[in-house]
Amino acid sequence: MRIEFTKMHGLGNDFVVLDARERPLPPMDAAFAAALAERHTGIGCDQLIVLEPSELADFRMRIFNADGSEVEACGNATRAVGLLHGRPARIETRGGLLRSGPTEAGISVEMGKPRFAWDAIPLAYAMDTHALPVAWEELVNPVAVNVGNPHVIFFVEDPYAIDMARLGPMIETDPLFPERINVNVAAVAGRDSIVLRVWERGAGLTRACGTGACATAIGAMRRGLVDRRVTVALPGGPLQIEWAEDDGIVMTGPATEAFRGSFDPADFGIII
Ligand SMILES: N[C@H](CCC[C@H](N)C(=O)O)C(=O)O
Repeated sequence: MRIEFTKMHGLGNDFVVLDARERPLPPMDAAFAAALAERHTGIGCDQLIVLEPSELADFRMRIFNADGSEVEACGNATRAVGLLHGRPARIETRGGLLRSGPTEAGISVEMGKPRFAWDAIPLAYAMDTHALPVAWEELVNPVAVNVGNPHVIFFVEDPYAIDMARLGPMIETDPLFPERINVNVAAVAGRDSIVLRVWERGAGLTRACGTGACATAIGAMRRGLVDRRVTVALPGGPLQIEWAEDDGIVMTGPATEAFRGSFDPADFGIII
């Protein structure tokens, strides 16, 4: 049996997309996802995305990180599946109901409302999420926000001077974060401009992180550092983030279909 896939990316954050909306796929589990994410297979991805029928929306999007963990949200993939759908879409995710639609500036996604309560991040104990009284070496007093998935944001002089390969996993897996955390280091470059790098929970350093851009923009807005509409410059390129008057977050940016193919699950040691 061969399974068809579409390889896509959002500013270099890449995905293998399996479409099970018309026909069922073998049961998706962490092992399947982690096997497919391996780069040496010639496919490889930061996240595996599975589209399934939904009772609540046009379709359901399941998100598996490269380590196999299934998570609530993925901003760049939401734009990618919006591109694949080819028209405005309501998308059911573990993090809530999202809307995506093509615009002249790329694919726009309504990412829902941010949550700031310590137990909504979640943190292991009560803290002021506006400025956590914690530090990991030179990374101090971050903001924490949940934008469907959990993020911690450190504002620094130069994000590219931070040793993310060492500090990223240390913070991602700290017991303060019972569901682990996505780690963002950002510099404010103007009232409408942020520079950002992200160590992603379950995927490591990626070229771009849509939910990281949303979380960082909201964190900076909460601190009064930027206006309610900003451009976030990630290593793979820019995203536009707006915190709308109704408290919803709107992210706009590109999505790209790279190629289509098929694979035999047995080639990945997946016995069906
Ligand atoms: N690593 C994230 C999921 C993917 C987020 C990122 N790829 C995006 O575009 O938002 C998490 O475990 O919550």
